[in-house]
Amino acid sequence: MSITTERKQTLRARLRAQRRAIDAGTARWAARMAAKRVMRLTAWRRARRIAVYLAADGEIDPQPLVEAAWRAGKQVHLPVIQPPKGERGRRAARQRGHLIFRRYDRDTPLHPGLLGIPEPAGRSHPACSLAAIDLLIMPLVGFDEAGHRLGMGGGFYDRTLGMRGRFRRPICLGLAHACQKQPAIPHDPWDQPLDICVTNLETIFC
Ligand SMILES: Nc1nc2c(c(=O)[nH]1)N(C=O)[C@@H](CNc1ccc(C(=O)N[C@@H](CCC(=O)O)C(=O)O)cc1)CN2
Ligand SMILES: Nc1ncnc2c1ncn2[C@@H]1O[C@H](COP(=O)(O)OP(=O)(O)OP(=O)(O)O)[C@@H](O)[C@H]1O
Repeated sequence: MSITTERKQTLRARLRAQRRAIDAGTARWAARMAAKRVMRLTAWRRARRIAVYLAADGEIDPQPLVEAAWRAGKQVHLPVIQPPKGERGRRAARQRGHLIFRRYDRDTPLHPGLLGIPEPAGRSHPACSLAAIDLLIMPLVGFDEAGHRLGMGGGFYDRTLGMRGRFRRPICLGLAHACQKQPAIPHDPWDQPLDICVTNLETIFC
């Protein structure tokens, strides 16, 4: 295992524990403050199709943004883990899977995805690729001002952004609790940078 991978793992464990320790009231307040900041951005106002996530493991909850997007008539999507072609199972998905996106409306049925996070059950809307997304609101474990992002370790967002070919890149916005900001995040060549990071306390253009 590389030294960067080891440093990422140590930092990931510490930040995940810190994130989970935030009490429910504080977390709800933080989610509202961060949502307000996002809604002031030009990138938000211009976006017709956004992707969010369903908060897990102490992640800051994008739900206030989802409600605002629905009210504003924006199309909301959620990531769905795709295992590599012709393979099934969590191991293959974890090592080489990527993300596609499915519409998330008020009445979309959800079911647990390959790694336990709920995903739209499909069929109601066709899945779309990253190319259809204007604003990608990304979960994260840690970030720094340079836009380096530490995720849960699946590499899903990195792989998905890395394989987009000639398609335009969506605006990548990391959503986080203020305590997830670090002086410097260890990074690898495949890490995809954030364009903007928004916390309950600040908006950072990377
Ligand atoms: N809310 C949310 N949704 C998301 C992501 C995310 O980081 N947050 N992802 C970003 O890529 C993808 C899922 N990535 C994941 C990566 C690792 C684990 C994970 O380690 N889960 C368990 C172990 C589960 C298992 O291996 O069966 C754990 O918490 O230890 C879960 C999801 C797509 N959806
Ligand atoms: N573009 C890519 N090509 C090949 N492998 C990749 C690519 N992107 C990520 N990976 C693999 O994914 C694994 C996890 O990467 P990393 O620890 O940076 O994930 P992460 O950014 O924390 O996770 P996520 O993006 O899911 O939130 C690495 O072991 C790496 O080999």
